[in-house]
Amino acid sequence: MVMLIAGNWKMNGLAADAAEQVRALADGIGRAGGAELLICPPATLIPIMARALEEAGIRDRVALGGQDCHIAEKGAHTGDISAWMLKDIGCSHVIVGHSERRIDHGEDDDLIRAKAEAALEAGLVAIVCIGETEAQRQAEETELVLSHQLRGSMPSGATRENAVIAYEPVWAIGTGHTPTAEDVAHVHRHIRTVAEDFFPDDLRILYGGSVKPDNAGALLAVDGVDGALVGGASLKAEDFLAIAAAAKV
Ligand SMILES: O=C[C@H](O)COP(=O)(O)O
Repeated sequence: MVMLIAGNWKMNGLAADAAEQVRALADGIGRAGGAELLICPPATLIPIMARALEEAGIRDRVALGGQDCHIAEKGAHTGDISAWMLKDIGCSHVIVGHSERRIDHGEDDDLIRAKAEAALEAGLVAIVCIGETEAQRQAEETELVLSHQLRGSMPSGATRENAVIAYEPVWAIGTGHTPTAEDVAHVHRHIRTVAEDFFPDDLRILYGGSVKPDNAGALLAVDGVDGALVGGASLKAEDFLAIAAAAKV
């Protein structure tokens, strides 16, 4: 199974940064091995990145994705972007339900599911994020929370081709803390068991939360981990490629 290494730039990057990162990606792309690469930059940079990747001759090597989408195709929704618009500018994927959206924008499972279903309808792969908070972990509610989020936010009709689950413990995001390999294996097994209950396909499950070049090998080697969703370390092409180099093939 080819691993997916996805970079989420979050609200970072100007046009000059995009150009610089694409140059660095093109220079080092050979180091990425066989991993499937995806970058989800801010929406403002997607067309710029698409053009730069094309010019650098690596557009077929690096897929582009959005970080969120609206549930509707179009309409009076100031400030929003639809899955169809992302598709139109060259995206193949979109992240939905990231904990920063759940927290900053009060997004709940129903809304995330609707967004994921809009993504599928538009022909995008939906990367659906789930993860427990520190308080939930301390209360030993991780499995319960993840089961609930999975059942509530996964799109109906999810298949291996159109949907990916990203497990991101909220307490591990941007903190430098990661779960142990044993914990990651345990949680991914739990997620897979729950997902198998309602989806016929064996869905890809990414791990996200403080993935860096120095821990990527250990995290990606964990049984049941099919790739990574990388935040901070994806902002530097060298680090992103080093993480991809650690992926199992
Ligand atoms: O979407 C990415 C995650 O939130 C992980 O972010 P991080 O790698 O900066 O911890």
